[in-house]
Amino acid sequence: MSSQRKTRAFEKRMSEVLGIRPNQVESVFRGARPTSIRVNRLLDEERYRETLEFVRAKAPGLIPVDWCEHSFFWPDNDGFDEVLPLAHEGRVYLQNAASLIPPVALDPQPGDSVLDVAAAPGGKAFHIAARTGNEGELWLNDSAPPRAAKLAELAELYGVRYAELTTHNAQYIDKSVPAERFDRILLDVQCSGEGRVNLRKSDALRYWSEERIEKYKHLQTKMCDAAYKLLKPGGTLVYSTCTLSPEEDEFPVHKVLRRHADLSVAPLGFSEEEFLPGLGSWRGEKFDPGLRHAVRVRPSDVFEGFFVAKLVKDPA
Ligand SMILES: C[S@@+](CC[C@H](N)C(=O)[O-])C[C@H]1O[C@@H](n2cnc3c(N)ncnc32)[C@H](O)[C@@H]1O
Repeated sequence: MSSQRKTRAFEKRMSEVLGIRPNQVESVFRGARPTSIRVNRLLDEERYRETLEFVRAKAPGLIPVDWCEHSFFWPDNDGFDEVLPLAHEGRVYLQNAASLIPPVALDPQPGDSVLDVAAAPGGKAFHIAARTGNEGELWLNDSAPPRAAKLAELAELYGVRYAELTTHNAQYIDKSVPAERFDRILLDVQCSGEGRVNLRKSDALRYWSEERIEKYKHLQTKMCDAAYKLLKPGGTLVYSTCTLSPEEDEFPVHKVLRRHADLSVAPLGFSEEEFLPGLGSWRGEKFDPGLRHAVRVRPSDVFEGFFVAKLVKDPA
């Protein structure tokens, strides 16, 4: 497909998904979203305080994220060069604010057994560890061995304790890990990455295609099913992507809800003006009504595009 036709197909799709006109799509996908800062709560008290004071002094534009402790929106990334070295020391984690949502939605508690199915490079797993103060059983998995090795290195840097680090394929993980093993599972899957597209770049859609979306859709559906099996009754499963196509977002969740009557979608319990409800249908396919509680994050000056669904399994 020529690059012009591809751009038109992307604009048409995104205008339908986000409910905007095709000629508005370019201004939404103009890229260069700022990073946010999460100060690492696994540091000892003194180092935590020092780090907090340092970032507040160097980056006066910080705005606390009211639904995520120890974290700040950083609209202009002022003082970035001075704060960056702290990331290399494991004192702060820098990522787009959308990535803060899944660990907060998962709400891990001290003592929980938690599985992060696609964990590398580790931003969300380290956030989970910080939220429990390392007082849980954290199992990390990522099917790419070099990425898993990097994850182990970064876990050490950020002071994260984990029980296991495995490289299972998420779609078959239920064949290797016991059923109903975890209180909480994060499934932050590989996806087509539409939420990060920057249409100002000439090659922005080089890897994007409707065929690719279709391929991911089937893989992600299998992953959801496998993760469901590992979840204890009463447990929580958070499914997230950094993409916006309903095939990769609502569809896998809809399928797993259809197959398992003891699973439902719970509201996140926090919101921002960019958070849109999950779609009720897409191109002729009707979705489970519970998907209105899922959240699609509209790309903005603060957030990259993202999708999160919080699923809870009925108690036994
Ligand atoms: C979106 S990234 C995860 C980001 C990570 N959760 C974080 O916050 O840093 C997706 C990850 O899935 C891994 N992956 C890809 N296919 C997989 C599969 N079939 N099973 C398990 N992991 C997979 C990739 O290696 C990649 O690290």
